[in-house]
Amino acid sequence: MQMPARCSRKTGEPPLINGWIPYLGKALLFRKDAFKFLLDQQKKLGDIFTVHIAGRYITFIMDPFQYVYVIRNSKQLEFHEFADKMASKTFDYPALSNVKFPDLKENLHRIYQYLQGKPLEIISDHMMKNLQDIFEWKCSQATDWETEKMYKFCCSVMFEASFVTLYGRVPAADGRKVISEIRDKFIKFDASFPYLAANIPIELLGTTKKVRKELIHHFLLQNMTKWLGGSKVVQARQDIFEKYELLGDYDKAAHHFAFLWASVGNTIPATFWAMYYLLRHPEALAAVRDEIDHLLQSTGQKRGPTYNIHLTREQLDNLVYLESALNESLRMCSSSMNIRISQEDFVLKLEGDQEVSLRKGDWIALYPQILHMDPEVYEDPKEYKFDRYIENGKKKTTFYKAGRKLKYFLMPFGSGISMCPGRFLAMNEMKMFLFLLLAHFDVELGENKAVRLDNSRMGLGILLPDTDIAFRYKLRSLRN
Ligand code: HEM
Repeated sequence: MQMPARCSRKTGEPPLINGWIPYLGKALLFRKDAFKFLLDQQKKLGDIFTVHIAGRYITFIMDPFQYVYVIRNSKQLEFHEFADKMASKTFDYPALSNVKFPDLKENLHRIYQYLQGKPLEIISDHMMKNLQDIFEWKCSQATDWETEKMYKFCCSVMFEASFVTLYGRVPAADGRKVISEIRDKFIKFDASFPYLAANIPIELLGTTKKVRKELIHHFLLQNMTKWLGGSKVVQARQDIFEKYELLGDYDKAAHHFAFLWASVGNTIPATFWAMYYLLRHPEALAAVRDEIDHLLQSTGQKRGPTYNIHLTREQLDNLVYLESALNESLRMCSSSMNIRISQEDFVLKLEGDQEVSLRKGDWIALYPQILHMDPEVYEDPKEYKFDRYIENGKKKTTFYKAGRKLKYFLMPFGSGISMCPGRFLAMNEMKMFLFLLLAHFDVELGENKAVRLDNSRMGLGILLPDTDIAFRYKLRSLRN
């Protein structure tokens, strides 16, 4: 729903920033560098303001102490309607209308239980096994120094391992090739993702429409039934779709494709950044490798391509240096905007008797990247400090701003009702990837160039690197 232009403010409404171009408002400036744009507005107008962006009125809440009032108000501030609309258009399935598909949304949400608790342990074990298979193959190739591009490497390993874990192994003789073809199409589609999210018609995006159709076709039931050993979560989604007669075969396949995107679209770049920052910081690399070697030794496990490494949930959880290094890279590369939509005209009560008047259809946005880069919360926020999330050898979970303890200090996975259901699996997957990489290989950068964040998907999740970078790896001697 697009809002008519607003000529006047009502009492209690925050300051409004209107662009001089009708309809577009401040869209161009926001798209160019949302982070800088928001900081500039905050300096001028304070912690709450409304921006007219491409026909929408978005009220930004910049003060992290106010986040909780937005996050816990899931009754008047809705999320799913917006997300479903965007996802159905991007991934080409029919909107999740409750009239046409009663309870489909709720049913799909219920099965996120397969990404938590005991089922999480099972799926994480499968992921570890699949990662090891790929690393074993990499090991056989890397008896001497082997050079590869880092993003390409992370993408190929994480895509294949995630695909096999979630959807199963493609049993044909050329099974790996089939997965790498899907991956290559996925990369092409993903490059257009920010444009699709910005509502640019897919017809204007070159071959994207064709690539998306081909990708979706891979997930037709007749193909998926051939894949072996997939996950419970995907099987449960399949079972649910079968109950809806009005969902066509293509629609179901499109849903599976959307889930694939959710499961790797952020994980791949996040894995890249975690690896990149570790290799850029030898002291971080040494500390994390020490922790890994120590865990292997203390559990009597050998490293080397032919040994199976098993990590329990507790062991993964207790890798505090690895986790801190991972969190630190997530802090630096994540940029997801948390959006809610006002369901009615109402006054949102905030801390300290503050209130904001909102109109039905207004968007409310939290932009945690500002918090992640706030020098009052994180000293030298542009610097990578691998042990930022460690205190006295344990996980550090208390962060302060202006002397007050923050409830929210790291939000790469969103918040409240829109929080990522795959967050525990994602953390495990990235830890396991780094664990195996450092257990098996000596690794170093192969080029001396700075890789920066590509800002074109600001607000949409993990930012991609602006360029790829070479790195070298070689099988570690079993003695050191
Ligand atoms: C580093 C990795 C990941 C990051 C940073 C991430 C981040 C996010 C964020 C921020 C959202 C909310 C989007 C919004 O507010 O519009 C989200 C949603 C979602 N994520 Fe993740 N995610 C990651 C990995 C995963 C994995 C591994 C899975 C599944 C295996 C997954 C499944 C999903 C799904 C299904 C949703 C949509 C939830 C819904 O229906 O409301 N994610 N993710």
